[in-house]
Amino acid sequence: MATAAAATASSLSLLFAHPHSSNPRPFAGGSHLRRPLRAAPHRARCASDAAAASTTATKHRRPAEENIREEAARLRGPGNDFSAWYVPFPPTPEDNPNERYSLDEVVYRSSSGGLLDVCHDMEALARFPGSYWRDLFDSRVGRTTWPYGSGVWSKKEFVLPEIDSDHIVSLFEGNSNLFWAERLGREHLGGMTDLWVKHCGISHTGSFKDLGMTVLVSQVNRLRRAPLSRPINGVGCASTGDTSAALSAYCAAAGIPAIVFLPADRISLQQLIQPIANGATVLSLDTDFDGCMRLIREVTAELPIYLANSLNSLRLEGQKTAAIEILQQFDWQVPDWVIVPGGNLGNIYAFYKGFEMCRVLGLVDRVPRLVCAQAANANPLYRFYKSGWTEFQPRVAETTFASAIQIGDPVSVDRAVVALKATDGIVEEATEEELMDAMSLADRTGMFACPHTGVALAALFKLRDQRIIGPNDRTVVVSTAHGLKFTQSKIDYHDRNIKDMLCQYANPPINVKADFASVMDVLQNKLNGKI
Ligand SMILES: Cc1ncc(COP(=O)(O)O)c(C=O)c1O
Ligand SMILES: N[C@@H](CCOP(=O)(O)O)C(=O)O
Repeated sequence: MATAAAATASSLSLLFAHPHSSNPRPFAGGSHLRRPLRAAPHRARCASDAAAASTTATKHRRPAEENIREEAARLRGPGNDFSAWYVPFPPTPEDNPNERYSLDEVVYRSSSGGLLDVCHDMEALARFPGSYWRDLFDSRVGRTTWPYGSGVWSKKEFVLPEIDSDHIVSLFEGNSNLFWAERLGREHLGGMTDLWVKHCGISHTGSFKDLGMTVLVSQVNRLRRAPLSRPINGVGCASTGDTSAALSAYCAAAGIPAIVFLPADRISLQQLIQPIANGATVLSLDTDFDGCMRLIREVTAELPIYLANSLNSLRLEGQKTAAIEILQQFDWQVPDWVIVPGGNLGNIYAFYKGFEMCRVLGLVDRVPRLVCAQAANANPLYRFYKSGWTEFQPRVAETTFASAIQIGDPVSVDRAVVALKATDGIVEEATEEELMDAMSLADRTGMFACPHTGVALAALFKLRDQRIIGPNDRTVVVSTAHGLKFTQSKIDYHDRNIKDMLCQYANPPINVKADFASVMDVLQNKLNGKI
C-alpha cells in the first residue's frame, strides 16, 4: 500500500502547510493529534458544527414561511477560523516560497506560469481529531439542512471553509451510490470478492463534474455579490461535454451567464443538448478539445469571463470529496485500489488530495494505490508513465468512444504525476475494443456504464490478468458519467455496427413475426441455448 513516507515526499505536503510556518508538514508526526482536546469550546467555534448539532437536535419542521437557506442563516453560529488560499503547485525552485493568493482573487497561474492549488490551514483543522471530522461528516449524510445535504458541502470545512452558506450554489450533488459489483467481480474478474463501482455519474447533470462545479460557481457567486461585487460577466469553459453541462446547469440555477466552447461533432447529442437547454452561449468550434482549451484560456485573459476548467483549482476542491465519500461509505476503511479514467487529469489528483487530506488529519491511516486509466487513442499520460516519467509529450488525441477523455494535452499532467508517484500508482490504457467490451460486460451485470467507465474497467481486467490486483483486494472503479449520455456508442455496439470490432457481448433485438408460432419458436430456441 502507499505509505505515509511516499506521500510525504510529494510536493502536496506543501499544500498542507500552516500559513505562517516554513515547515512543509508541521503535523506529519501526528503529535498535534495526541494533544488533549477541549471539545466543548472548540465545537462552539465552528459555525457549521452548530448547524449540524441543531440539525440532530431539532425534531420539529422549520416554519412554513422559511426556506432551507433562511433556516441555515437563522441557525448559523459564530464564525469559524478555517481558511484556504492558492499556492503554486507543484512548487518549483523558481517559485517564491511566500507566493500565495486569496481565493477571492481571479488568478489561475502562479507567477512562474505553473499551476495553482488550494492550500488549507491544516493547523486549524488539526485542532480537531480525525474522529471528530468523521462524526461530523457522518452526521450530515441524508439531510436537507442547507448546504450540508450536498455530499460536497457536507465537507465544507475541507472544501471552501470561508464561503458564506448563503452564497453557495448547490443542487445537492454527491452522495452517489457505491455499487457492490458482486457479479462482475465474481464471474468475470477471477472471483474478485470486494469490487465496487463509485457511480459519480448518477448525478444532477450526469457526470462527476457537478462535484467541482458547485464549488466554482459558488465562489463566482460570492465574487459577484456585495461586498466584493467583482465585475465578472460570465463563466466559460472548453469542454468534451460534461464540464459544459455542469457549468451550464449551475450557472442557470444561480442566474449567471455561461459560455461554453465545444469541439464540433466530437461530443454526444445528449451532452450537447444540456447547455443548450440551460440557456448557455454555446460555441461549436471546428477544432478538438485541446484547441478549444487554448482558445478559452486566451479569451478569459481578455474578457471578464471566469475560467471554469479544472485548470482552475477550485474545481478540484469539490471533486476531492468523492474520495472522502468513498472512505465514509466504507465506514472509514481505506480501499486497496481506486481506478480513475483520466483525460485533462484533474480528477486523479483530486482523488489523491481527498484521500491524503483524510490521512494527514487522522480520519484514516493510509491512502489507496491509484490507477489512472486512459484510452489508447488519447494516452499521453500512459506514454509518459511508460517512459519512466522522463519526458512528457502532448499528442493529437484520436477519436475514441470515450469521447469525454479525447484529450492530448492535459492541463493537469503535473498534478497527475504527483498523485501517482505519492500513491505508488499505475497508469494503464485500453483499446477501443477493450473499453467497449468492458463497458458492455458491466452492463450485463446490472450497470449502465459509460465508455469512460469502460476504460477504467478494462484497466482493471488487465491488472487482474497480471495479478497486480489480487482477488480479495478492495477495489473501487470510479464511474465518471451516466451511460445514458453515451447511448449511440451502445447502439452501435449492440448493432455490431463498429468497423473491426467483434462486439462479443452484443445483444441485438430479435425481429419476430407477430404470431404465436414464430414467438414460440424463437423463445424455445433461446431457452435451449440455440440462439
Ligand atoms: C466522463 C468523464 N470521465 C473522465 C474524465 C476525465 O477527467 P479528468 O479530465 O479530470 O482527467 C472526464 C473529463 O475529462 C469525463 O467527462
Ligand atoms: N471531460 C471534460 C474535459 C475538460 O476537463 P476539465 O475537468 O478541465 O473541465 C469535459 O467534460 O469537458
